[in-house]
Amino acid sequence: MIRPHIKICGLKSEALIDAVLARGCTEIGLMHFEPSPRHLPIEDMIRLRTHVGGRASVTVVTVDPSDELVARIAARVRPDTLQLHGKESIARVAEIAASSGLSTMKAISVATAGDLEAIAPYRAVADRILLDAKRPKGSVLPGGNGVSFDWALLDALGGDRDFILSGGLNADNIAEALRRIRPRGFDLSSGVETAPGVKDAGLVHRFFDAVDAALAAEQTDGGSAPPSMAETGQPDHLTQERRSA
Ligand SMILES: O=C(O)c1ccccc1N[C@@H]1O[C@H](COP(=O)(O)O)[C@@H](O)[C@H]1O
Repeated sequence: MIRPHIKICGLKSEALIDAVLARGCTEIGLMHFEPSPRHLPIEDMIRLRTHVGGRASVTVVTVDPSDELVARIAARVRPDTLQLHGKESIARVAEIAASSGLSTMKAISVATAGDLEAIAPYRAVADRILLDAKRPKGSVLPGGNGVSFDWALLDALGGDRDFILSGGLNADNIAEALRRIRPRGFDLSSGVETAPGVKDAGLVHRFFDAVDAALAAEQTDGGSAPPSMAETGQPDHLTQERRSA
């Protein structure tokens, strides 16, 4: 059975990286944004990126990064993807992609159907689109808040599922997300934490148990598994081509 593409974000230790990879995580997210409880300095990201090696793709999450930071991450951490989770304009995403030579994933905050109109123009410049909930009032973080947006809004996209779904995913709602949305991939952080920034192996197992159960139920029901990247014509996590600068 084909498993969905799953990115776990905000991992800070070798042990937890090994735990999520053993359960089928296909993309590791390392956070570089100082206000975040998941923030990692460059040296730590280099160590963890080396630890992952070729076992999964590695994404560094940034918020409105400077040219200097983009260059430092590209040269020293050498991730597969740079996630842009701030207010980066379309032109800025194009500039970062060209200067870094990295694949880019642009996060779009969703609260209304109108927010989805940003998908098309950003697709022209970013390799992947990630849909996340808008930050709750009072939060200093543009992501990683453990809140979902109303998935019914996605009906406006018709059959378009070429995005990474994120925002408040956890063991209790992943089955519904698999069944109802079936996107190109999933991304979660808070859903496998006991407190902001504190990942928990038990919650990781609970999450992947829920994924496994949902996939098994689909097979029993005669349904089909969520599409793989190969089926959707999108690059696989291990074969993503780097954009040439
Ligand atoms: O996780 C963070 O601290 C963070 C900070 C700033 C920007 C993005 C951040 N995380 C991203 O948020 C989403 C969803 O997280 P959650 O599952 O709702 O906690 C995910 O894409 C993370 O990469």
